[in-house]
Amino acid sequence: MSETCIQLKSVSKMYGNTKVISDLNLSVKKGERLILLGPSGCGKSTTLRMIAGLETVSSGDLMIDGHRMNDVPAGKRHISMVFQDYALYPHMTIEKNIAYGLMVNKVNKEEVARRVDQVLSILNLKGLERRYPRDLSGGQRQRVALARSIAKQSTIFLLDEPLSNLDAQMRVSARNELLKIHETYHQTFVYVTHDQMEAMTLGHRIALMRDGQLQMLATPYQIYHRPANVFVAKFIGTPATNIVHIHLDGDHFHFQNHSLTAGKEWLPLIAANGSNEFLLGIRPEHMQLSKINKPGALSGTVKRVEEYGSRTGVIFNFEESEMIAISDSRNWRNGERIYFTFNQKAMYLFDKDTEKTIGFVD
Ligand SMILES: Nc1ncnc2c1ncn2[C@@H]1O[C@H](COP(=O)(O)OP(=O)(O)OP(=O)(O)O)[C@@H](O)[C@H]1O
Repeated sequence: MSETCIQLKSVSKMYGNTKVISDLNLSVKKGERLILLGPSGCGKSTTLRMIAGLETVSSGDLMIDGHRMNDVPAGKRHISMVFQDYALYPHMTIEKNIAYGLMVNKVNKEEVARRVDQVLSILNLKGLERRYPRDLSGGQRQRVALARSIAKQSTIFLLDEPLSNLDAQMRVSARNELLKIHETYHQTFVYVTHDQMEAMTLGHRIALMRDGQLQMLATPYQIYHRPANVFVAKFIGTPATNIVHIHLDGDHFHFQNHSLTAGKEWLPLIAANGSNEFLLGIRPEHMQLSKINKPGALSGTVKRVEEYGSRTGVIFNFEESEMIAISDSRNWRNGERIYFTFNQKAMYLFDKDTEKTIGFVD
C-alpha cells in the first residue's frame, strides 16, 4: 500500500470570493481507507467532490494515478461515489438500480447479471431484487446505494457520510459491511464523516480538517495519542480533552492558585520551546479522582455528574476552568471538594500562542 493513488497538491477552492479550501496537500495510497474528518462546514464534502469531478479545483493540482485530473470530467475519472441521501432511482427496482450504470457503460449482459448477483449477496440483499426503493428500510436503501457503487468495480470509492441516516446499531453493522467490501475489492476509499468513532474504526489514516485547512494527517492511534495541536486534542476523544493555561517558573507549572513540579522528562522540550506559557491538555480518561488530598494533587469542586452507563463523568470547577474526569466510581456529589492527579507522561503541552504541541514524552 505504498503507491500513491490520489494526490492533492496545494489545492484551494473558492466560491466567489470565499476560500473554503486552503492550500490542501494530501496523498491517498492505493488500497488505503482515508477518512476526511472535521466539524460541519470544514470542507470535507467539497474536497471529496473535487476528487470526484463534481466541483472544479480553483488552484493547485489534483492527480490520480500520476495524471493531472483538474480538467477531466467526472464521467471519465472511473470513480464510484456514495452519497448521504443514497440517490437511488425511485422508479427502478433494486436490481435495475444496480444494473443501470453498468448498462449505460456498455458492460455486457452476462457480466451485469454476474456483478448484480455478487453485490446482492455481499450486501445481504438477496430476495429484495424486485422491490422498489420506497419499499425498503433506510438501512436496506443504504446497502443498495453501496451495492450500486461496488458493482461498478472502480478502483476509487468515494463515500460522503453514507451511514449518517442510520441508527447507532445499523451504523455498526454497516461499518463491518464496508470493511468486508474493502477486504474483497481493495479499492482506495476516501470517506467523509464528522463522526470520530467511524473515523477511528474505519480509517487506515485520518485527515482532520478545520476551516478548509488540514490540521493533521495520521493514523487513528497517532491522532488520539499524538495530537498535533489543541484543536486535534479537543476534537478526538469523548468527552473532549481538558485544556488549561499554565505558566512555567523554574521547574514548576503554575496555574492561578495551584502549582505542580514539572516532570523532568518535560524539561528539555520546554527549554526548546522558548516560551514559558503553555496550554496543558489532559484527557478525562487519564485523570484519577479522590476525596482525599495527597501530595501532588490538584483540587476542584464538583459541579455536575454525568452517567455513562459503565462509568461516570465528573464535571468540576478547577480555578476558573471547568474540567471533566471519567471515573469508575459513582460516589461523587455536587458541591463536594475533590482532588485529582494525572500521569504527566500522558499529558499534552501546547505552546500558548501557536497552540501546537511542543512534543511528547511517553
Ligand atoms: N456551492 C457553494 N457555494 C458557496 N459556498 C459553498 C458551496 N458549497 C459549500 N459551500 C461552503 O463551503 C464550506 C465547506 O462546505 P462543505 O460542504 O465542504 O463542508 P463539510 O465539511 O462537508 O460540512 P458538513 O459536514 O456540514 O457536510 C462551507 O462553509 C459551505 O457553506
